[in-house]
Amino acid sequence: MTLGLSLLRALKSHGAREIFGIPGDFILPLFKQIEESAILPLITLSHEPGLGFAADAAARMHGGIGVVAVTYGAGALNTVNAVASAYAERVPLVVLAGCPGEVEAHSGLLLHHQVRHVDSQWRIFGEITCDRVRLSDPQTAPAELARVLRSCREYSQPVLIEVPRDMTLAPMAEVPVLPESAFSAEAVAECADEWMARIQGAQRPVLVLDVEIRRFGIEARVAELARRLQLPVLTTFMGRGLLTDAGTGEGVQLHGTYLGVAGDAATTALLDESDLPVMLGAILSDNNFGVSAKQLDFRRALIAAHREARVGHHLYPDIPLAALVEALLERAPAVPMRKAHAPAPSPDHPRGLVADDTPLRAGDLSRALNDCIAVHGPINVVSDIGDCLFAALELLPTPLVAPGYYATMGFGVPAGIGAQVATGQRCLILVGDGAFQMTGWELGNCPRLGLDPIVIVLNNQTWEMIRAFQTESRCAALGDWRLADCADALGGRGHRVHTRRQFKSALDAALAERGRFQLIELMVPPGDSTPMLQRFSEGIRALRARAAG
Ligand SMILES: Cc1ncc(Cc2csc(CCOP(=O)(O)OP(=O)(O)O)c2C)c(N)n1
Repeated sequence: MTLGLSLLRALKSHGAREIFGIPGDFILPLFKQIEESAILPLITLSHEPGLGFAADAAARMHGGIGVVAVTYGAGALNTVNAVASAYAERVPLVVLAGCPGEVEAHSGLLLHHQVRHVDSQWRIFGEITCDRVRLSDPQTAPAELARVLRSCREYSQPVLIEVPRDMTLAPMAEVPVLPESAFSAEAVAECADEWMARIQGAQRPVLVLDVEIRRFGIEARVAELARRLQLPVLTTFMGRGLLTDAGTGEGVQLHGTYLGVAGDAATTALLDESDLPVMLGAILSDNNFGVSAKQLDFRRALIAAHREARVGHHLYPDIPLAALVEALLERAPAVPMRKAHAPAPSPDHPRGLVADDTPLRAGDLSRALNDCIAVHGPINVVSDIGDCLFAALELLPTPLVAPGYYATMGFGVPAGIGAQVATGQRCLILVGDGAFQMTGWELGNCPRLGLDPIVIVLNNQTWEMIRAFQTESRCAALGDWRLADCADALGGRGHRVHTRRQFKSALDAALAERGRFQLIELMVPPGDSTPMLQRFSEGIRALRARAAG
């Protein structure tokens, strides 16, 4: 078997379902094997950042690993921001990057696409991957590949696989799937004993859930633990939508998303007033916890994430999250440990858009979509950064994919393409006009790929998030790009709407038509923003003013 075929078989056996790619001469031999073998479907897009976002969303949606295939230098370095986002947001992503062969790498010539050094690509990716390998020796490559692909799964973060173009056809053995990395069951047991003792002794414990419980496929087991411990449950900003898949959250005291000063007061108090936050899979980021009026003291919390667990100042290294959850379940009482907490308040999900001739406001977006979800049921939502993400936080329970922590623009449209490729289900993409200008043009690939997402562009003609935090900035003004007019040229259908009636009618028409993407351009006045963003920005400004004394 060739190295290329063995690599493709290994990707599939480790959970890859597809490859998003743009070729170049350094990786053309591998593209030939991808296309001829059909081991994994190849989806090409128009710009490498879009490949990364599409593969990221595909991994989040199907629970396997995402794969991008790009050429050396110009191609691979174009994915850096998307790979960094996947690293920060704990997404298992494989970057297959071409690189020079042995002879040309030592030719003494500066190679096209080369940067400072022929190894610059390798060095740059060292900062945004948890492991990497260059397949320059077919004898050692199978074991190295097995190690790197296991790292990708176990750390749920990106890895780099460099494929020298003179190696693709070299004979190479099959790549084994290694057993899970060894860890100390004794350390897990000791940690679980200490956690349970703290939980049983606490007055106001609260369970805080974040993305890693989805990345490691343990939402159902965590829900069981929440039921058995009868703890109130919060999700973080990034963890929005956890435990909302059908039936998972049954009997769980799910109190919504922690948004600090921008959130529901009772929900915020559950964490701010807790004497024991129990944080599973939590990324301690500012977006998740920076909006707290109380300086959260994480030393009084129990925190398990990124294969380690903390109890106060104790750190247990190499503790897989799934193993800790199982150990806690073994120690949790078979019946609920505590009396059921006060019923969860129904978090604020605005509904009941009156379809009249009132001019549209940003706050109408979540209202209209909740009316939709209430009638048609949950739909996969993919959101970009911007006010659209704050609208997404007000939606009724529905699957949501967004870069809530790394917070890069440009994610929405390509990620929505990746989500529909991964699931076969139409998705709803929420994006601002600024972020659409970056990667929205990937929609032009939808007719060729047979995809038909519904894209809602919140067109406030500004970088509103920038203006909300620095109102005097005039650079935030973008002008009106009339994006709906571009939709037809790209093979979709455009709707430019100014009133609630027009929005409702466009949404109904978009839902009714399959087979081509729909682009609904919501025209809202510059300076308008959702109530959630207003609360968030006011809260941040107040906290900064307080910190400045
Ligand atoms: C790749 C990248 N470059 C800049 C920025 C910084 C930023 C965060 S939010 C924002 C404005 C977004 O404008 P848009 O029109 O899309 O949405 P809205 O705010 O609702 O009007 C910027 C420039 C980020 N996060 N990522």
